Amino acid sequence: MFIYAMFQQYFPYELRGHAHKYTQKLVTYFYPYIQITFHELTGEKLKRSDAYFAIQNYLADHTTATAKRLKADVVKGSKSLVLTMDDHEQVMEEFQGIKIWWSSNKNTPKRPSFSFYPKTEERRYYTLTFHKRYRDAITKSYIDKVLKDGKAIAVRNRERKLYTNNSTKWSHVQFEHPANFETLAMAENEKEAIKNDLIKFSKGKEYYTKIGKPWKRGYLLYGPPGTGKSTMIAAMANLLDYDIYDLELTTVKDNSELRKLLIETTSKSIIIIEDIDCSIDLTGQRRKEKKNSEEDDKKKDPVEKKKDEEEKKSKKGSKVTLSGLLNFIDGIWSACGGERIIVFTTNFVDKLDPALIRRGRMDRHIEMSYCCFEAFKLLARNYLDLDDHELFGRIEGLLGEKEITPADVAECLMPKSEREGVESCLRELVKVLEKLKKKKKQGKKKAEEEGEVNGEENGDGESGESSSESGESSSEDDEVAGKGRKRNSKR
Ligand SMILES: Nc1ncnc2c1ncn2[C@@H]1O[C@H](COP(=O)(O)OP(=O)(O)OP(=O)(O)O)[C@@H](O)[C@H]1O
Ligand SMILES: [Mg+2]
Repeated sequence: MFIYAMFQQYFPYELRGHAHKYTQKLVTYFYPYIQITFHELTGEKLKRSDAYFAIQNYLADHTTATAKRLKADVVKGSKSLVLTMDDHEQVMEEFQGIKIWWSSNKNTPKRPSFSFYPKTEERRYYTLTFHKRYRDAITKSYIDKVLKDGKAIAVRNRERKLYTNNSTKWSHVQFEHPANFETLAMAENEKEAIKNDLIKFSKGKEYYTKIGKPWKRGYLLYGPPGTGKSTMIAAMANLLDYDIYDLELTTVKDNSELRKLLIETTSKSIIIIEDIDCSIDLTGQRRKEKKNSEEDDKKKDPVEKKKDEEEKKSKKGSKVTLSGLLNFIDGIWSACGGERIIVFTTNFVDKLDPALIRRGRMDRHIEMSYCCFEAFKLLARNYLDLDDHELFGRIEGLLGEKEITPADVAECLMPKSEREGVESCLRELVKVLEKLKKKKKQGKKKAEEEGEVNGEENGDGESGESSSESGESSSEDDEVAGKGRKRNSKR
């Protein structure tokens, strides 16, 4: 310290640079260690360095057990408090038998003791020290490992986000959906297959590079309302720790706006377009439908008519075309930004243009269907903590005959008051199923009668199949199937 002060005071300023250079060389000659520093702020604009951030996460995870002085920080974007080593603290760790020292340091830029200017920020950095003998192992393997692990830890600890767009801007809230595959009611083997597919995808970076395909995968979820399509998406995001981008196509003006939105999405995310058949005018069938719209309008009740008009208006506002959307899914831009899953949901898979859902674009088509007995058993376990009951046999028989959505089953299994027990929930479900069965029988009978009348009138014996079910139910039945029909009006 004394020598340094003498050096500062008596050595001519012009020669100090040279002197410093030679002393450093001398020190390096005898000092067998190499030091690498990682600064928090880098570049001219002093951007926060990704490497520093990754090392911070790595050290928080690996060294908090050995460091003696720690500091607690609320790191931006992290869901919990992060413990890191305190300034000027040093820790040691071993990598393949090599000793490595990490220290956390800071520089406080000098400023006059009295100043009108705001306080200058401290510059933090980590220093990595190791013996020069291990230069290759450290620079070629260890640092890579630290950065990779640090990034993975950051992803694990991050606060996940649910984004939605208004025109070209994404805004977000914290994503906190409790859905998971364990509570999702569907056939067990199918569920396992989907889970494995997702996990394989998320670990498939090398594979996708090898086959020369962008690292992304498309899922089409289709099925009646209330069968768990949205729940499945939330479960997917929770399984993989991904963010969700819920893309509202009707607010996107044209294809170039759509591209802008795509570019802004980040890696490790699921981009979803719900009810794709309703989002924009994409299908040939829809155009054909329009021709008949005048006739239809006469038949529809005023509320439905108004809804249809609103839908048409919102579609008119969007000039996103089928080719624009195809480009969004697998155009050249779709490869930027890393691993991503794209999910479409629809209630009417037949209405979609085949080009939109062909394999390669939508790699996996998943049908979410009515509640089977296996799915019911899972719901009973979740909702009522019940593995078996004398009513299960009856329910199994009824489920085989009647189509009921998991959403409606779940509704029956939820106790409506504190006094309501397991038995009454199950009885409620039996009641609902029997009512649906009766209604189905009546619907069939009516269709047959109408068929006979029409046959007599037109000389044609064919009957219009089962659509009577949703159209003509009693008010009691409305309660049962109300949820489903309300959603059906999306059409
Ligand atoms: N397969 C399922 N497993 C567990 N719960 C389910 C399942 N399907 C539906 N539910 C329950 O029903 C509710 C509605 O389901 P969800 O919103 O996922 O249906 P959906 O298929 O997306 O319907 P829509 O086509 O109307 O969007 C969920 O909150 C969930 O509690
Ligand atoms: Mg949904």
